Amino acid sequence: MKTSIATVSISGSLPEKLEAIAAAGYDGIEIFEQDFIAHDGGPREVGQMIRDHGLEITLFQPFRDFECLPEPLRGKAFERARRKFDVMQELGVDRILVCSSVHPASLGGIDRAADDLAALGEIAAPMGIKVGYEALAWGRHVNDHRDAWEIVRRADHPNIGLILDSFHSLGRGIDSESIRAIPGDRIFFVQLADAPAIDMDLLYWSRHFRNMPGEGDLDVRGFLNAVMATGYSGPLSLEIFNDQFRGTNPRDVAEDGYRALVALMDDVRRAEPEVRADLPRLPARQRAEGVAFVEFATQGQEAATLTDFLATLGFRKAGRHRNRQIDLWQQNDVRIVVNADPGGHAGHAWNARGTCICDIGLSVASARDTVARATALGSVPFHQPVAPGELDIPAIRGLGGSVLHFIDGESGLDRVWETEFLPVDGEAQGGDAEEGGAGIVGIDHLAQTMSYEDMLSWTLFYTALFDMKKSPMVDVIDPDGLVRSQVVASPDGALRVTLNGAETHRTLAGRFLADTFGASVQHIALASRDIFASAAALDRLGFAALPIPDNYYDDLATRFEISPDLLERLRAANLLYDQENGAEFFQLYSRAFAGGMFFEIVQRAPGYKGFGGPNAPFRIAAQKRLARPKGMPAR
Ligand SMILES: O=C(O)c1ccc(O)c(O)c1
Ligand SMILES: [Mg+2]
Repeated sequence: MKTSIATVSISGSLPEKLEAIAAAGYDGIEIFEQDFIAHDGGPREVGQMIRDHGLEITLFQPFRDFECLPEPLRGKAFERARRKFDVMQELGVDRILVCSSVHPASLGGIDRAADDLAALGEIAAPMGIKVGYEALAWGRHVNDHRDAWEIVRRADHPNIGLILDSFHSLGRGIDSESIRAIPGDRIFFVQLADAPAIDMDLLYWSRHFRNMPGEGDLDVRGFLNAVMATGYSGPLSLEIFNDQFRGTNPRDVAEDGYRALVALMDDVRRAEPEVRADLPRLPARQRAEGVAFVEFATQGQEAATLTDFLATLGFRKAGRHRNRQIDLWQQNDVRIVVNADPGGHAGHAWNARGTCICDIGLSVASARDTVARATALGSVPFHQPVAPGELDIPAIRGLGGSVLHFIDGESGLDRVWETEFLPVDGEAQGGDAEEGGAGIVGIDHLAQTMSYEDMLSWTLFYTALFDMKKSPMVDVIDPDGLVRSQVVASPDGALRVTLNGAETHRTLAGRFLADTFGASVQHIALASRDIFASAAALDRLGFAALPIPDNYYDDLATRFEISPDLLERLRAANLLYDQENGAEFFQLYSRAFAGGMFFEIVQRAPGYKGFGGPNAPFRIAAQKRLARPKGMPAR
């Protein structure tokens, strides 16, 4: 099936839009009339420019306020249509969208609308033009695709068909199953859009808040399942009116849309295996099995300070890379790669941003399938030269210059540590508190910071590639502004990522973004099975916990049934505490290092699903009191 996007969905001049749409991989565009009118060049030239980008014009739109008008308005509407048809012929597009009328003079009446459309079909037919009728959710008389279909059915003209737009149907809560009764060849075009669940006026919601399928809360998948069941085989086109998208980089928005569209088509192929549609075949969403490693880019003195810091967390140097200046720091199965190699990706990352997390390794069932799916969704594979004896670990570029590597057991990639790293003599490798570690047994979650504008992109990135679900967005109160936070997690919790979107530079997250020049992991939450034992071990190791004020503990006693003994132990160790239905969660924070990164150590009871959100304002305030954005915490 052809992929398409309406020019209204992205920002820029028409040539900029075409460039971005073509680069993202779409087959065609819906040309929004305004984009054509605003361009300085005639219809023939515009048509040629579009085709020169390798794009087809799938639709010309919108044609408004056509049906059910009394004379003389009716005659004028037909005259307008004739002119548009002429323009369409010059552009080289054979399909036009007529949206249901909002004209105050519109008389309504299903048969009147059908007669008008049939008469329009007579004008369109000799020109080879097909007219599709769309019910706007706020149409004056027609605002439901079932009524639009009845009009098209009664018009009974081969050049008149139906246009479905997921926003108008789902936004009104119309059951998608009603689509299954419509003959596929009577559907002339299908537009797809999602939207966040916000209770507001339909027109305003549609014109400002639509987003890419999967980015919002509408059941676009259920809608498209029903469409595909009809036998429809025309283009699938994104029509996204969104204020934010109109103001950001057109390439990024076009790429997100392509990712969303391909993932959606894949979902439909899997959900409706009986439907023999021409849908792309790609490996299924991958099960993320956990974080295999986190890699820091660092150099010189910063590297030494970082590794000193890791030592206070109970990590030990466990290996040194055969060929490069890369060390492996380990505690039980938690691996932190400290990459001080001046060349390659890490070197570039360090040059651009200073000490930062430049790479994340994820454990997956099949690394090859993960890269194949990511590539089909528009991601770019990542390669670095591989020296003899090194493994070529499959990788992709994530968003914002990040890199993700994928490790699986299937192809022996999980042997990378023994293969590429030499053990470090004389260093203990134990991770238990008794053995000199701090009882860190895993990575509970990664917290990525980005600008608020990029949050939808990241959520989509994770949920389209992996079997991961997003949870509702929550507000985190920073003393100097708001940070929005959303979790994406695999169903079994093997991989959890919190995405924090900063709106100003004054928040802790915003300052990190500004200081490190872009989105990346700002903190790593390490898992302990016994946080009190870990806290004691960390203390012995010289770890400096983030001090939490007494007021916090006094308040805690009023919020939870908590024994005085436990309260005192929390206070003594600077632990934060939360509960969900009796399931407990403990948190211990490090101080910030290297431009605002930090570690968190948590103990999570199995029933606890959250991330200590209620504690975030106190943690942030404490961090800000100590803020030393450059350099390491005092020991
Ligand atoms: O908001 C509008 O006017 C509008 C126009 C054309 C469409 O296809 C649509 O879905 C909405
Ligand atoms: Mg539409």
